[in-house]
Amino acid sequence: NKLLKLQSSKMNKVVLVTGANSGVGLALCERLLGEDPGLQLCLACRNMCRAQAARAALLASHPGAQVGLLQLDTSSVTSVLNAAKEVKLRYSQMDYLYLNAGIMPNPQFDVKAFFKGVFSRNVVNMLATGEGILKQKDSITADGMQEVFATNLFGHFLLVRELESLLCQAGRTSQVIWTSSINAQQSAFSLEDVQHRQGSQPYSSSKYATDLLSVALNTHLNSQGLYSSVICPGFVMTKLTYAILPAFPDFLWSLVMPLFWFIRIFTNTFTLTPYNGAEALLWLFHQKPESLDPYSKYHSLTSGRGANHIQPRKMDVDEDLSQALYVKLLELEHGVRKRRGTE
Ligand SMILES: NC(=O)C1=CN([C@@H]2O[C@H](COP(=O)(O)OP(=O)(O)OC[C@H]3O[C@@H](n4cnc5c(N)ncnc54)[C@H](OP(=O)(O)O)[C@@H]3O)[C@@H](O)[C@H]2O)C=CC1
Ligand SMILES: CC(C)CCC[C@@H](C)[C@H]1CC[C@H]2C3=C(CC[C@]12C)[C@@]1(C)CCC(=O)C[C@@H]1CC3
Repeated sequence: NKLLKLQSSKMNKVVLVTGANSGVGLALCERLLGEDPGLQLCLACRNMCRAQAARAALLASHPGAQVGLLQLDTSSVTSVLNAAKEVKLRYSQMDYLYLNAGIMPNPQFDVKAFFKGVFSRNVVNMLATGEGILKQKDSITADGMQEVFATNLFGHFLLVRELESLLCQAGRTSQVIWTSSINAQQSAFSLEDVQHRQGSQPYSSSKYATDLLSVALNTHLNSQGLYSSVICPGFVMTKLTYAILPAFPDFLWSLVMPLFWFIRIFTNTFTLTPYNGAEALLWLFHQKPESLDPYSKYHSLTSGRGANHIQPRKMDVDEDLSQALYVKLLELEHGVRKRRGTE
């Protein structure tokens, strides 16, 4: 292990990506290796078969690349703690931590609200954000948490806390990059119910909490070299979005695609492919973290002609609320550790 650590400290950047085996996460890995074949990439995935398949695909296009696998289920406290322990054994630094894993379970598409929206002035906003047309049915994890909150937010928060010693090192900077969403909604989030036990929009709530948490991490850890940013990949066709209309057979999706390309002329947020969706994640890889605005969300956008670009948009986030959420998450972490007898 000492030798491994010595090797990792000898420069090549260390990049860990959660949810790296499919969709936007996998596309990011492909693009990262395309730009810097020397980096040490760690695919953190819950399913090792899918992780191995992703690794094989990456190695097929980038033979000789250093691609490691890590078992990580962000919805499980035990899994996060074990994974963090393993990371600390393998690496002596962490340059980029991409917190990308996410779920939108049992999505319910409100067809009536959708058609009402289509014939209203709000049509472009509705298509860009999915606001008002989606609900989800959440469940409870083995740790007794709401699954969406645990997967999208808390597991990642715990990972950052566990990896602070690698992320915050004297004389270096590191970047924590969250895949948030344009679907993050303040109206879905409540400080009294951070896990969203009561409502029917756990996804929007978890993504809004992500935006808040990123701001708080900057407040607390910039002085130690850790910089946090959030991105939105746009509307991308992935496992997550195909599940919204599962009754749609494949051929129907192909018929709808020209409609989506048409809509893209009016809202550049229809990035549609994981490659396009990963644009903002890749752009952040090249930025000096000190130059980034902690209150901006970096959006991947694709023009009607198919050209990619990124756009920073100010987030609707209040510093006090972000601090209050941070305190709640620390309390929750404290409770979790106490129950496990590790504090
Ligand atoms: N697609 C879109 O339009 C948008 C997506 N996003 C966000 O982008 C991110 C990536 O999603 P996307 O690529 O679209 O969808 P995918 O379903 O293709 O990718 C999600 C990834 O997260 C992994 N994952 C899910 N649950 C867990 C868990 N408990 N532990 C570890 N990994 C887990 C999945 O693993 P597995 O294969 O095992 O399920 C998969 O690798 C998500 O955070 C999503 O919220 C944001 C805005 C729009
Ligand atoms: C003709 C119909 C088949 C068109 C249906 C379109 C909707 C399914 C989509 C329009 C905007 C999409 C969208 C998302 C999901 C799918 C849509 C509602 C997200 C909410 C997915 C997850 C995100 O994080 C943001 C996306 C915004 C846009």
